[in-house]
Amino acid sequence: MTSPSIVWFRDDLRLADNPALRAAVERGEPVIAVYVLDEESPEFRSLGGAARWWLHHSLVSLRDRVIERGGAFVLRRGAAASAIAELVAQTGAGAVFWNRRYGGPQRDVDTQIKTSLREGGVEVRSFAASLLFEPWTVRTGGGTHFSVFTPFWRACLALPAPRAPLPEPRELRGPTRVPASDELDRWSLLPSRPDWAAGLRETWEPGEPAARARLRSFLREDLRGYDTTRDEPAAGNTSLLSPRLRWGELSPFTVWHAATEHEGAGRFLSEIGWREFAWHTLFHFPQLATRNLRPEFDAFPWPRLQPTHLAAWQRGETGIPLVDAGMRELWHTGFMHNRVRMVTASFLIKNLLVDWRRGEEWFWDTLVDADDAANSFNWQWVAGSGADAAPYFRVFNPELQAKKFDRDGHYIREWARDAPTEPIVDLGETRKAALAAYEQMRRAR
Ligand SMILES: Cc1cc2nc3c(=O)[nH]c(=O)nc-3n(C[C@H](O)[C@H](O)[C@H](O)COP(=O)(O)OP(=O)(O)OC[C@H]3O[C@@H](n4cnc5c(N)ncnc54)[C@H](O)[C@@H]3O)c2cc1C
Repeated sequence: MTSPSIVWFRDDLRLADNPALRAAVERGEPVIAVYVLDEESPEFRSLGGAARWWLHHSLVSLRDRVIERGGAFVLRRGAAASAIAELVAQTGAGAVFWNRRYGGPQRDVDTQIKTSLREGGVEVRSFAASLLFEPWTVRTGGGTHFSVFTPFWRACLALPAPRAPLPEPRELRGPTRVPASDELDRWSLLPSRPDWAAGLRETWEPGEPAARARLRSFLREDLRGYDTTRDEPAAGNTSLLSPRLRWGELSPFTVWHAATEHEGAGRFLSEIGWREFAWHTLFHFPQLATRNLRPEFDAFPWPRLQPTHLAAWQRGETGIPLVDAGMRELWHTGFMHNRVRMVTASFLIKNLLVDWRRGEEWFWDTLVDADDAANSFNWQWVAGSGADAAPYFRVFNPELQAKKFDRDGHYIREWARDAPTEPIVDLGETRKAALAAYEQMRRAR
């Protein structure tokens, strides 16, 4: 009798540097890989449209690679606690391995599953694979967590260096009887009526092999100019690794070790540090997507939502060229350059006076890299309510930002050539209104 090992894949859709997979292989029993589409566990947020598109293709790639190596790949849908328990019962599995997640509801589910499987005599082990530093290991001198990035990153860098990445297993041995699996196509992760994903298909190739190729080409060709031009959307020399890290097609350990072999990677690695900081912040404040990290912002006097303003922003029809270019890039490709994310977010929050949560929801639905930590963390950063946030009175002026970071107008011409030219609001007047609202909030304290 065999007692297979189940590897539960979640946000780690890769074979290389996958400690859970490695543990399963080392256990020596047949390996069953499973992915559970869980939209039912309490407080789990449904994936946005662009994320579902990415997930579909990344799962196809992972499934093919697992099967090629001789393993079994199973898809299940439903609350993870019952889906995993059912798979264990059906296969007689003796062990379940996974890489850790750091969101509040996900941790609750994982703890519950770990406890109940162990009570049933099943071996369960979880591993660090998605963050370079475990959130509970990075502490201030006073034993609390950091709320400012620079000392946070300094403290991380003073810890033992991130471990070396693990190699990809060459062979996987599956069970003789492969358990039943859902059909991926029946999950309807891809849009059909209408099929709005043409731009995503043109732009991206999800999956681990393409992720590794992009890491190599970024380090070889783009890293050199990264420090000086990373803020220029037309330069096209940032890594574009965010969806790869979001879906775990690459591990941060792989990125870290590959980058540190190159001179001048410090600035790039500190961006990986911001990713860590966002996740650590979420770990310590699980309501990051819905509640102001700084509670004084609960008194912010948001005016009644003007749906026409929100719609103009979403469609890239604000009449402000850099904002419209960014929103159109997002709609077409599922991605937007970081500088432009900051400008479009600031415009929504401070010039249109729309609550940051409405913008976060739109990005959640349209970004291929939307994740539980980075999206809400950065929206709160722009809003002034988050960790180490930009001061509220720093209202980006999209026209000056365009002059500075899109000097020749390449980016705006590429994305906003036929956008409206009449601004829907006056930048100066709305800036004054935002600062007045902020003063009102401060007086309310
Ligand atoms: C309003 C807003 C929303 C955002 N939403 C997301 C999101 O949902 N998912 C996401 O991954 N990033 C988000 N970001 C951060 C950032 O814009 C993207 O990570 C970056 O644009 C991805 O491009 P890149 O991979 O070429 O970045 P690079 O400049 O090459 O950076 C390397 C990696 O560092 C990480 N990183 C860089 N900047 C940040 C940052 N500010 N916060 C956290 N991680 C960072 C990413 O993993 C990125 O891939 C958001 C930023 C803003 C202002």
